[in-house]
Amino acid sequence: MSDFLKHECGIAMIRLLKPLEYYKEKYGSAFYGVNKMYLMMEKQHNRGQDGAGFASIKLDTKPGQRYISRVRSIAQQPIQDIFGQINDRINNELKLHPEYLDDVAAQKKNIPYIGEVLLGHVRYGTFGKNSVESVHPFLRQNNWMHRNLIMAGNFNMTNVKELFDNLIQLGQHPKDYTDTITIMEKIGHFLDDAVSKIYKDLKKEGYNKQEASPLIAKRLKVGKILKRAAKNWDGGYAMAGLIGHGDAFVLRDPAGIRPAYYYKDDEVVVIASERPVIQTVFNVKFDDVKELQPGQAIITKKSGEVRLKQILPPLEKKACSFERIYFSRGSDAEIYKERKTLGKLVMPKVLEAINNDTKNTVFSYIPNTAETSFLGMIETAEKHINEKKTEAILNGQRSISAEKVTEILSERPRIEKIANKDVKLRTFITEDSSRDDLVAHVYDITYGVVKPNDNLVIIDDSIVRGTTLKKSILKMLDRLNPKKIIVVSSAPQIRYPDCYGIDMANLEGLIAFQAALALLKENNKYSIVEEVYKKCLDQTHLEDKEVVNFVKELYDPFTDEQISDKISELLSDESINAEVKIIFQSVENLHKACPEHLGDWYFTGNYPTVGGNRVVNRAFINFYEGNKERAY
Ligand SMILES: NC(=O)CC[C@H](N)C(=O)O
Repeated sequence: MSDFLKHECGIAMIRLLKPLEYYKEKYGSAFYGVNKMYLMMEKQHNRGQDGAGFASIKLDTKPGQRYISRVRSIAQQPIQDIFGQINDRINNELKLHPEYLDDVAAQKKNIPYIGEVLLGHVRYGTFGKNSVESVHPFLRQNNWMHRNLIMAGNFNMTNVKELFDNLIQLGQHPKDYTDTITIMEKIGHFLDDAVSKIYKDLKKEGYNKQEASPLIAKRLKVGKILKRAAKNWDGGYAMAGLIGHGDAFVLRDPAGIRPAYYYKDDEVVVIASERPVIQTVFNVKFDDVKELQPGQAIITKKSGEVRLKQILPPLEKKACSFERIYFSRGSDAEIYKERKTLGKLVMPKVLEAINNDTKNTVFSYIPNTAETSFLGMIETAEKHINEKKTEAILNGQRSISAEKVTEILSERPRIEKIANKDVKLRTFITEDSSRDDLVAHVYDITYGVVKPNDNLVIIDDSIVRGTTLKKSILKMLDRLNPKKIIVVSSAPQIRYPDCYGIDMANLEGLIAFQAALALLKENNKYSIVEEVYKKCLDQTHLEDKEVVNFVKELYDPFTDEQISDKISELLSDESINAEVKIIFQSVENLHKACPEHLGDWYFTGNYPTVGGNRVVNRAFINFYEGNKERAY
């Protein structure tokens, strides 16, 4: 990905089902859970580098003993920072008290972080600030064990404001306006309610307060609480939570927008945002790791009983295809295959653009996420070249010489590593920075492999704003003097804002949107812009479910090809000598490559929840009025 995008968060949850002694015995350490959590977070670092956090709960502690620990960080390397702190603390305690070394009970009693229920989170902020207070897990504390709530999530709601106002209507006074607190307090409200109700029942049954406590934990119906709390959430989410006494849950949104996977055996229950994380960290097979279904929650009671519960009626499944194209790690068996297929499917258009002249074409890619689709592209190139070879040999019939055959067979696709990423520079340039000359140096180039009359084909996973392409990559590639530069996007054109976790919240930043505007102007159709604005304004008072995405009308008059060509034009200025062509994947091919992840609203404008149409409506109004505010 050459555009800098902030996107997902990663969640990781572990519940140890056996007593800690068991892990000490079998794996040599009662810190088994902490160690596994470190690995799970490290293997999901791609999902969030703004901050990281960890929380754990010890089961069955005595009153007066600490049973919740948490640590959060926004340091440069936040995961290392928190586990550095955790390790220092553990090692210090063990140094001071060597007698704890083989005494698991003493370790549990005296050393923080060690526990049976663990929650980890890596964050890319999509809401609010980047301060340490915004880093998950969030804590809602109470003197009653069952009213303590710890939450972390990979989520973005389109209606946070409404949910926040609901809390106020309930008489609450949230301490901050953040989406995570809003969600947590919403669950917290129904948790409190459930606890009081159960206590009332128990009192009627003759139990005193102290006797009631463990029974509340037993009777608490987490599924019911989630059902009441999540009723009005509109967004994409995988929300993870722990309740003080030890119940734990993860709830996935009803359209399955955000991912969640789980694994269970008799030692552990594990949940994570990505499948291969669980596979490698627990050394289990692909099929052993299951996907949490849309609207479903996985609930682990303190007793260790695990249940899957349908919390919300599922909507049509629209799992985010960007997870497959770009966010998630490509080491997942399915994702790897899908990325390769994306490369294969876009290749016919590339061959057409180079007039099948593979001899004079260099193929390359933007590191690192486009590497796999590049491999797919090359497989198709090889197939094409082999067909040419067969034809050439057959055409020569019997008269063809051995030298000629060797010459024919020697043609291979010319693969080179042209662009090299300077990772340190990339992390230094944050957000929508306009420091152009820094951006220009994020990639280094390889000289000496492209001949002046070559075509240069370079694949990227997607093009959002196109800033890095324009400011850096195209200029740099042009220095190699190719005849033609073809930039291939393994994803379709990004035409609409996202509101479920990717920071593409305004329309005017999208290069496809700019292309449509330019085409409307050129074709004297700019009046459509005004008409769409009026239609959008007319919808502002409607309920979400009645809102229509009229922004589609801006793209309607043009073919995909016209938009692509206009994007090529917008991204290449006069200083570029080579002819520039940008080729995008078609939406149809994307679905062919990723049949289980049909979420495509950023490409098609078909939003999976009703809130999405409200967001795009607002985004357009904001654009038209020159308002820089977020659309939700
Ligand atoms: N990327 C995410 O899932 C972000 C979670 C949450 N919206 C936050 O900003 O902290």
